[in-house]
Amino acid sequence: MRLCDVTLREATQMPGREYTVEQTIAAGKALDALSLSLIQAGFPATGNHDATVTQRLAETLETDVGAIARARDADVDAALDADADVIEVFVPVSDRQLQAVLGASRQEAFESASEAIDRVRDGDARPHLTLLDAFRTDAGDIAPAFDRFDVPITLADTVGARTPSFVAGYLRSLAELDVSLDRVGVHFHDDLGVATANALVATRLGVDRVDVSVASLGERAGNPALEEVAVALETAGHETGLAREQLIPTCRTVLDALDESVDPRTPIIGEAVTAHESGLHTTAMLDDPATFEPYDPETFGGKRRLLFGAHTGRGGAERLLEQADRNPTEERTDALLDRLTESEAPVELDEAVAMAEQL
Ligand SMILES: CC(=O)SCCNC(=O)CCNC(=O)[C@H](O)C(C)(C)COP(=O)(O)OP(=O)(O)OC[C@H]1O[C@@H](n2cnc3c(N)ncnc32)[C@H](O)[C@@H]1OP(=O)(O)O
Ligand SMILES: O=C(O)CCC(=O)C(=O)O
Repeated sequence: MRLCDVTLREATQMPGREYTVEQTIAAGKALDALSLSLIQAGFPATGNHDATVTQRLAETLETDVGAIARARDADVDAALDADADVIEVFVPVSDRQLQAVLGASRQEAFESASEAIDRVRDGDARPHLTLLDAFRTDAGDIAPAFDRFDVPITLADTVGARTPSFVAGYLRSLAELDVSLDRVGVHFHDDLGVATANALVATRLGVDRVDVSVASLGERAGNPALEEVAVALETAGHETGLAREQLIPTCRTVLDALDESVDPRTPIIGEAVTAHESGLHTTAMLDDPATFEPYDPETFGGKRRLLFGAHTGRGGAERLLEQADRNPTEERTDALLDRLTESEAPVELDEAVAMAEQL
């Protein structure tokens, strides 16, 4: 299973974003530390920003760099000029998008895609094909693309309309039509808040590639969060090939580079999500952190924070005294609890042990 990052291109599409070339390149360089399968750098036909970013990242990064292109000569040429390793040609396939976006039939869209793919090959780049709005298109109309095109094909839920049960049923229908799911990539959007769940269900059914984005940065509600998909897969025992211990620091570096921020309670990368203060939890976690956490944050480059204050219980105070080599008598335990309650804000483990040492 391969993770393909779409942060740079998707984030650039968010309303009002005008990242500088240097900002986007800094984010791309940070992503290189993760050993992803592909970093989609941009859409070079849109102009100087994406063309320059793609070119500079393609010449610098270890990871393969991708660029997207409409099924048009000029778009493919812009991506070739930017030296992208992989060019992802995209065409709409749903009846609605064929009519409103392309004004063409599905057959005509596939003809254009075929010509664009040949042009990519002639230009010595590797072609991929993305079928826009595929999940709102009958599986029977999608399956023939897998016979026709000998390239990796990504199916997009472009408007984020689908939920996990639908995605599972859809992929099973394709498999029944003899599509080998190990050729399929998936691209979801989070409009219904289930993009990560959709990505996970697709991996369970055996797809080859999942598009992900740091902190879900992307069009509208964004894409499956890189960090959520990666941690969910890795903790379930799936190999993603990712440099796991780089995950959280890299996501934060990318956000800093793009001057983006996330709520502290954002899963995996939010500052608050690995902090614990509840007395019942911290007492048990002093013995076994896994009692109240789903994964060890350090595995992914994060840090667990046990905090002590007004919510600390007797058991926690006793353990702190033991860690401070103090006999946890009732009197000492009461005294430590008083001090913790009086402190202005919850204190870190080191500080709580230091308090216990003074008793
Ligand atoms: C689903 C996705 O997220 S795809 C990525 C979306 N990203 C963006 O739109 C990036 C920002 N966009 C832009 O800068 C501009 O819209 C551009 C440069 C991409 C295109 O600009 P323009 O060509 O001037 O106009 P516009 O945006 O209206 O594009 C419509 C044209 O694209 C064509 N088109 C749209 N999709 C495709 C496609 N997949 N393959 C071939 N042609 C396509 C339409 O048929 C239409 O052609 P026409 O002008 O000959 O009628
Ligand atoms: O990755 C691509 O080629 C574009 C697909 C996309 O962004 C979408 O369909 O939402």
